[in-house]
Order: sequence, then structure tokens, then C-alpha cells
Amino acid sequence: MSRVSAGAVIVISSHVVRGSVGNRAAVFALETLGHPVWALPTIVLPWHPGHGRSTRLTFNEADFDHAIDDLIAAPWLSEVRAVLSGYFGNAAQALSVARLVTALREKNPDLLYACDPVIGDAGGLYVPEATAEAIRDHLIPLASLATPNRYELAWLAGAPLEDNNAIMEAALALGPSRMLVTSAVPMMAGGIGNLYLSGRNALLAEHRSVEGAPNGLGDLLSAVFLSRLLSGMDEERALQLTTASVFEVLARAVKRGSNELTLAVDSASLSTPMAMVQLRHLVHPAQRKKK
Ligand SMILES: Nc1ncnc2c1ncn2[C@@H]1O[C@H](COP(=O)(O)OP(=O)(O)O)[C@@H](O)[C@H]1O
Ligand SMILES: Cc1ncc(COP(=O)(O)O)c(C=O)c1O
Repeated sequence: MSRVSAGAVIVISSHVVRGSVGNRAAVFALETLGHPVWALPTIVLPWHPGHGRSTRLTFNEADFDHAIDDLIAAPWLSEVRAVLSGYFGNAAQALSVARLVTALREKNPDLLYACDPVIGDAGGLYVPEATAEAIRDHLIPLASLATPNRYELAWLAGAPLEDNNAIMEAALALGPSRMLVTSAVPMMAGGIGNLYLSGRNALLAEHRSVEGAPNGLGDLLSAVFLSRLLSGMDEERALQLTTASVFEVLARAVKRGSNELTLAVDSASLSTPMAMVQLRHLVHPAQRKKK
């Protein structure tokens, strides 16, 4: 497995003391796959709130924004090739990160910005509406890649998404040139899938669904997929390998009976996954319109 060349990734998401959600998943995955990482936490908390009482340690909005100023003025800024954002503690942080991405792009027009709009799930929004709106209005327009789950995309698009054609139309309308939609509609019975849409490809990568999945799979998926793109891998292979990694990490954690992903012992699943994934080519919305 080739190691990735120099070029740091700035990751911006939550930090948990115990567990592997937010930055804990992204930093581990990116470093394991050979990327230097700059990690900025948006909030710090003992563990994912799904496990029970978990006090949010927060940053003052102005202080967070000043830290972004420091990053923009950093003498090492030319090291940075990509930014990945995930969970935000408030709407102001999303505006600060938009400033960071814009400043980085001015210096490096090839900067990749991956936006994982961590705003909700099947149960609806779990961040304040103002935070979700700030992500939609200020970050999605800057994204080279967005990785919403199906429910997040439905909220962003303002439309229910009942099948993969509706998902593709919404993904296309949202704007980013590459969209990776998780929890897409499976074609395989008992399956779960990731739908990838770019100018070139409309793909669905599927595997079986597993009971008792720990949190952090979306965070892991966006980091691994970003790494694969940064390594220059073609999109189809990147989707296949990333989906296989996430499924394998999940299956191993569940087999151990763990309520968190067990990344430290499953790092080989990130670099060299063995799990099989079913890859299908879908009819791209642009092709459907030509017919
Ligand atoms: N219960 C599950 N069984 C198998 N794979 C899963 C399960 N939950 C998530 N995944 C995998 O992880 C991906 C991302 O998970 P998802 O829950 O959509 O992300 P998010 O954490 O952003 O909501 C899914 O598309 C799928 O590939
Ligand atoms: C603090 C916090 N809450 C909620 C979530 C959402 O997690 P999930 O979608 O995996 O349940 C995350 C994910 O990063 C998080 O960091």
C-alpha cells in the first residue's frame, strides 16, 4: 500500500475523551493513512451524548474565531492540502471555518474542502436550526466534496428523498461537484449503501446492515474517502475501498461487543480492507435527461 505524499489536512469537529466520533475518528483515520493532521476541536465532551450525560465544554465564539485568525496567519499554511469539517458547536463556528477555507483557497486554488454536514439523522435535526442553516448557506457552497447522510441531504434540499433518483437530483441541485450520500436507499435486501455522484460517476456501494452499530461511522467514512481522493485514486475504487473499510471496522467492533468503534486494533481495516462491497453503476441524472 503506497503512503500518501506530504500535505496536511485540517480537521474541524468534536473531540470526545472516550470514543471514536468526530475528530477522534477523522484524526486516527487520516494519520493511519499517512496524512499529517492539524486538529481543531469545536467542542470537547466526555463521550458521544448517545451514551448518556456528557457535559459540553465549549469555546467562546470570539476565541474560536481568533484561533482561526491564527491559522490563517500561520507560517506553515502552505503545508495544507485539504480541510475536513464535521460537527459544529454553534453557527458562528461555521462562519469562521468559511473564512478559513476562503483564505486557504486564495493561497491554494487546488485546496480540497470536504464538508460533512453533521446536522441530523432519521429522527430529524440534532443541532440548532441556526447551525444547520449556517452550514447550508456558508459551507456547502465552498465544498469540493459533501458527505451528508440521506436525512441531512433531505433537510438541506428541503425535499423528502424516497429513492436514489430523488437523492441524485437533490445532490446535483445542492452544488458541490462531488457528493457522497450515506445511508442511501439500498437495492440489496437487508443492505445499506453509499451513493456517490460526480460529473463523471453515479455509483452505489452496498453491504449488509448490522445491528447495534456504534456512532462515528459517517465521520470515519468522510475522512477515509477524503484520504483516498487525496492519494489520487480514481473515484470508483475510492468509493469501494472506503465503504469496505467502514463496513469492516463496524463489523469488527460489533463482533467484540463494543459500544464504540475499536479503531486502534482495526487500523489494518483502514489501510487494507478485505470486506466485499457490491458496487453498482446507476443512471446519472444528466444521462437520464438526454433520453
Ligand atoms: N447499521 C449499519 N450497518 C452497516 N453499515 C452501516 C450501519 N450504519 C452505518 N453504516 C455504514 O456507515 C455509513 C455512514 O453511516 P451513516 O449513519 O449514514 O453516517 P452518519 O454518521 O453521518 O449519519 C453508511 O452509509 C454505511 O455504509
Ligand atoms: C457531539 C456529537 N454529537 C452527535 C454526533 C452525531 O453522531 P452520529 O451521527 O454518528 O450519531 C457527533 C458526530 O460527530 C458528535 O460529535
